[in-house]
Amino acid sequence: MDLQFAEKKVKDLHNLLNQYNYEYHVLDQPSVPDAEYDRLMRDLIELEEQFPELKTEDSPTQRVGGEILDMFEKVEHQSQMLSLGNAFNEQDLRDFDRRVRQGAGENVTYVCELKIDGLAVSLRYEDGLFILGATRGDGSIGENITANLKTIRSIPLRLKENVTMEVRGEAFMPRRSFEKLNKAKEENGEEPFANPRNAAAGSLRQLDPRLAAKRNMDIFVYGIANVGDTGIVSHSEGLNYLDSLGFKTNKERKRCKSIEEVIDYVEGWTDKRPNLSYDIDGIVIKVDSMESQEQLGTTAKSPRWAIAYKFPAEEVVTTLRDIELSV
Ligand SMILES: CC(C)(C)c1nc(N2CCN(c3ncccn3)CC2)c2cc(C(N)=O)c(N)nc2n1
Repeated sequence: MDLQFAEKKVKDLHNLLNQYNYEYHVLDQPSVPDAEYDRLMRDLIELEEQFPELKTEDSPTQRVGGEILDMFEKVEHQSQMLSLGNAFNEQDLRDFDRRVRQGAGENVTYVCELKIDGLAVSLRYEDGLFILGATRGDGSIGENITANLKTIRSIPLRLKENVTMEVRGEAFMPRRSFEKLNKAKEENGEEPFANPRNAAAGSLRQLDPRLAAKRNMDIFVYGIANVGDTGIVSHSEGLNYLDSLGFKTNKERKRCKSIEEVIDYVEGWTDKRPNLSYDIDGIVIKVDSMESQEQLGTTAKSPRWAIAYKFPAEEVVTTLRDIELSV
């Protein structure tokens, strides 16, 4: 096979493997059996061995790669990753709504999102290529965990448009992966993780990407850091745009025309949490209009146009026996 034909074959395989990966891990609707995906991957690996000059950084074969690091480099976020103020009850939500309407006018629409209990990360893309992934850190400086984030199959290595942008999301470990991981740890006499959030944090901090790859993590992206450059006028439009680029966003989000609707949404999810395949620790409520967000602005730490409603911590029922064992 000559180089020119091989180049076309490699390009076709990239497109097919990216599409099948997207269908499986983002849409959860695979259109081909795993065996077909594996066969195409083997073809691409062979071609890259035969023609090393055709192996590119964004190749589907490069998800689990890179050397074992001895530490993580520090990364400065292009724009600060803000914190979120908390609401603990209905009155807190009504107070938030009153402040929003005082600052941005009566006619406000909110977007409610499940608050995924993982860890916040930042993903930087240049000309459509995933080039840098970092932990939130202290909001300004995080750690470069690009190699580990590349192992999360729902993170596109190349976007459907060649845009340059930074997106924010919550990386998490699905409950099933968490239970499987802890079972293996206990069988090896190792200390299990306390919860999926700690398991995700521990997995993303692996210095060997091959170990991170085995942890079956996932991500929901929830915002565009430099949204001002995109001409997008609302948060919900921004999330739909992220969907169109190939990102995985959480589909349970809902636009609410009043705080009453927000309260109904919050109450609805309080009981439905166990039905989810991942942990959530609350609901994030955001003003939808970007113009209103700008009018409201931010404090030094967090936006005035968003708040996190936190579910009451699960009361742990401690039996007498547990107390006896703990003394
Ligand atoms: C962009 C804003 C600030 C509005 C924002 N900030 C978030 N977070 C900030 C605080 N974060 C944080 N993390 C650690 C320590 C302090 N703050 C963790 C992310 C969001 C987290 C989620 C989620 N988890 O599902 C979400 N759907 N939307 C978010 N939106």
